[in-house]
Amino acid sequence: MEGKKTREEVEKSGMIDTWMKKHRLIYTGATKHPFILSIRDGTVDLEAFKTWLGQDYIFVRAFAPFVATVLIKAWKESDDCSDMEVILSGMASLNDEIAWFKSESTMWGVQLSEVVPQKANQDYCRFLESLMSPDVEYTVAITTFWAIEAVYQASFALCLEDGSKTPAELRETCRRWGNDGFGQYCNSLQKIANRRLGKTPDDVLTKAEVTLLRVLEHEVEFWNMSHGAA
Ligand SMILES: Cc1ncc(CO)c(N)n1
Repeated sequence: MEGKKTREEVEKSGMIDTWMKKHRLIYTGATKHPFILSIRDGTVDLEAFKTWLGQDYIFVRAFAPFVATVLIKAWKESDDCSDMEVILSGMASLNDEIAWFKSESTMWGVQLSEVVPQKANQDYCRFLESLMSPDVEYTVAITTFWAIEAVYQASFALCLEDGSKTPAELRETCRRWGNDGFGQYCNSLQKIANRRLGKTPDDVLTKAEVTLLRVLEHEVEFWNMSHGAA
């Protein structure tokens, strides 16, 4: 029998869940990357962690303007005014995050002003920039935003699970994205994305799915900078 769900069936369960099942392998590749697993089992190379720290600071500086464009799209296009509040809370946590990167890097002896973005980071930032265009639909942008946050939430939450051997000096980093509050915030983003995807034309739906896959690929490449393929 045909295993494909009708559009109507998918809308009930939520498009994101459907896509997560369909793209399970690449999602797992992004959320259970060897770098994350090395944090979780305590074998992480601290030089690799410092590389990630410096590179992620550069990424977050590009991510904030992307989120600003999502906020603008929500203001213009959303059918629900609470969307804006969720996005704005995300921007506020990015503000904290940037301050955290600065103090954390001082602690680790990483000079942020001297960090040179690696190719995977440049590619990811360029991809984000392409999504800042007003031509990109709100539905595509909010789905992208959710995916970017959700990968970090799932990855770092894994390092906090019972039985994980995450080194003490990395637990705060893991809590930053792996804490329950951040999990709830990701759920709020997922709910918005599902609501929008449930009533979007097929061509936009396809664009959102393709963009989601690109995010997952970029996340894998991003982790690879610190661990694995050079
Ligand atoms: C590469 C990357 N993806 C996602 C997040 C989540 O904020 C981040 N800080 N960095």
